[in-house]
Amino acid sequence: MSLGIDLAVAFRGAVMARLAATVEPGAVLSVIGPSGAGKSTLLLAIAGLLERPFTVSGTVRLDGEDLSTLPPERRRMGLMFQDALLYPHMSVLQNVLFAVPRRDNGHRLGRNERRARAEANLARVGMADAAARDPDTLSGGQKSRVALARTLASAPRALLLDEPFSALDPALRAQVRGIVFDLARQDGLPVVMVSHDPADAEAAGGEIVEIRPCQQGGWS
Ligand SMILES: Nc1ncnc2c1ncn2[C@@H]1O[C@H](COP(=O)(O)OP(=O)(O)OP(=O)(O)O)[C@@H](O)[C@H]1O
Repeated sequence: MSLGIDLAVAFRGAVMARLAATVEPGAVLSVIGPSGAGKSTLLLAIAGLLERPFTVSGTVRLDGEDLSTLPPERRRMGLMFQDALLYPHMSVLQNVLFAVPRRDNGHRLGRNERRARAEANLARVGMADAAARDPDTLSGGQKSRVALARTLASAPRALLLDEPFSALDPALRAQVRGIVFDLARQDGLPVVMVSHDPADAEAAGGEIVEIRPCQQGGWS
């Protein structure tokens, strides 16, 4: 799937951020820029999650199909944030299983099939042995890997990453980042990554776009 983005986001009618880029399957578009420039807002716009007082114009295309009128759940974008946002009352496996869709290409997935998908994705991130653990007992890097397994298990068509590695120390950051990029490549998923760390963009090896505020003095 290639992801074509040509978007402008307005805040109370005034355009605050724009992004135009094409991301090929497995490639990473790095989005950088000053704090408050609108990077996170643009990611939410791609996912279809921006609400009033923001308005979004333009298109988001996956292999040419325009998603811009679809609700978020039908766009099927895999989002990852700095916080792994795991449910504390569920085991690691249950967290991943929760994300596995109930249907695939019109065919209903049974309980065992869904569980197998969750386990396979935990194995891909090297966390199969932690299936029964409580998320609160995991390290930061392990939580990030489970969050990645959960995102991949949701059968996304692209990945949108908002500072997903910034809570990790540099060595761990490089490790988790490597896993994310490798698996995105394996699955042919285009990736849009917002990051403050030049090392992230360098490791991504793809196009780098700098977002600049369209107005001076903030938006509120
Ligand atoms: N719900 C909201 N209502 C009003 N203003 C908002 C809202 N959400 C974000 N903003 C404003 O929109 C602008 C862009 O915010 P955004 O979080 O997209 O920036 P960013 O580039 O991701 O910044 P950072 O690098 O600090 O995370 C900021 O000025 C912010 O204050």
